[in-house]
Amino acid sequence: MAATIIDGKAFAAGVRGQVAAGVAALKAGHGIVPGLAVVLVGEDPASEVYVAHKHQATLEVGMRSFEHKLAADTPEADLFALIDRLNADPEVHGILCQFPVPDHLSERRTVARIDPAKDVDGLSVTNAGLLATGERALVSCTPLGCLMLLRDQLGSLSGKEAVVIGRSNLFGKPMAQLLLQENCTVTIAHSRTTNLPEVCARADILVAAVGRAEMVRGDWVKPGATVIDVGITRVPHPQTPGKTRLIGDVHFESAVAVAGAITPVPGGVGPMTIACLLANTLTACCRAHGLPEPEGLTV
Ligand SMILES: Nc1nc(=O)c2c([nH]1)NC[C@@H]1CN(c3ccc(C(=O)N[C@@H](CCC(=O)O)C(=O)O)cc3)C=[N+]21
Repeated sequence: MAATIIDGKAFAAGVRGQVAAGVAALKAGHGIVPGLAVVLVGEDPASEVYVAHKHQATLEVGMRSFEHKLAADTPEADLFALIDRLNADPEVHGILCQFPVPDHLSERRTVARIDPAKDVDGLSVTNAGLLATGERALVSCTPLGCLMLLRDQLGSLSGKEAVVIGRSNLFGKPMAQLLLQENCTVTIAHSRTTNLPEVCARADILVAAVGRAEMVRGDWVKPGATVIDVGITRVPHPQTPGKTRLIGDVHFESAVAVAGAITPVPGGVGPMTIACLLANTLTACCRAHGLPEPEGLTV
């Protein structure tokens, strides 16, 4: 039986609709407009595209969008001065500094400067710790999006074998924490894991965030498993010179023949990341004002 192809784009549109409804209710009931500030340091073309996407999506749900583009050689002190201003600005409920940052800056130090209550990327030590201890956190957008897709696909995740390939603070670790919270048996695999194909083959839920295009093959996938592909590698388009296309960490053609359900790239996890960024901004805004949080947008 052919696998279900999980339509992340459609699901993300639904989440954005829920966020828009929440924003409208805040405006009507309390005169509050959630605001998201995105900071971009340098001129990386891929980052420019993402940031433009985020700006557009933020406006579409009725939020304020504050874009701050800084020169590539911006000293850390200037970046921190901006973050301090955004931390203090009551119109800003979420702050995201686009990664990667130029070499002279540190992602860790930058995230640490952001008020955890406005850390809509969920990357601060405070939010990572809150998630790990099962307390109310802001959860990193991509893992949150993956969890929403998994719950939609599978209902209860309780008792399932989940394998997450990748151990980054941005994705692998928070993904594993979320799956653990859902009562999965969680394995975190990584570049030093021995017998990776064997480890993957026992997964009911296989989440691939290795950062290597098409590394996970169909014969690593347990028949009927749900496969979530977090990889986004941009490669030159095979037919059209000058254009690029995105490929995932999973070899789609071979995996789709074995899996029960699978996310495509593009159109799978990627759109959920932006939808969850908006959801987190709404959540942060509600918390800042002591108002109830919209249901279904948080864990
Ligand atoms: N502080 C920070 N937080 C991030 O969350 C963050 C970041 N920095 N730096 C870069 C990565 C990457 N990322 C993506 C967001 C949306 C898509 C997305 O919408 N992808 C579409 C396709 C887009 C296209 O075709 O280019 C899809 O997969 O269907 C992909 C990747 C967020 N990131």
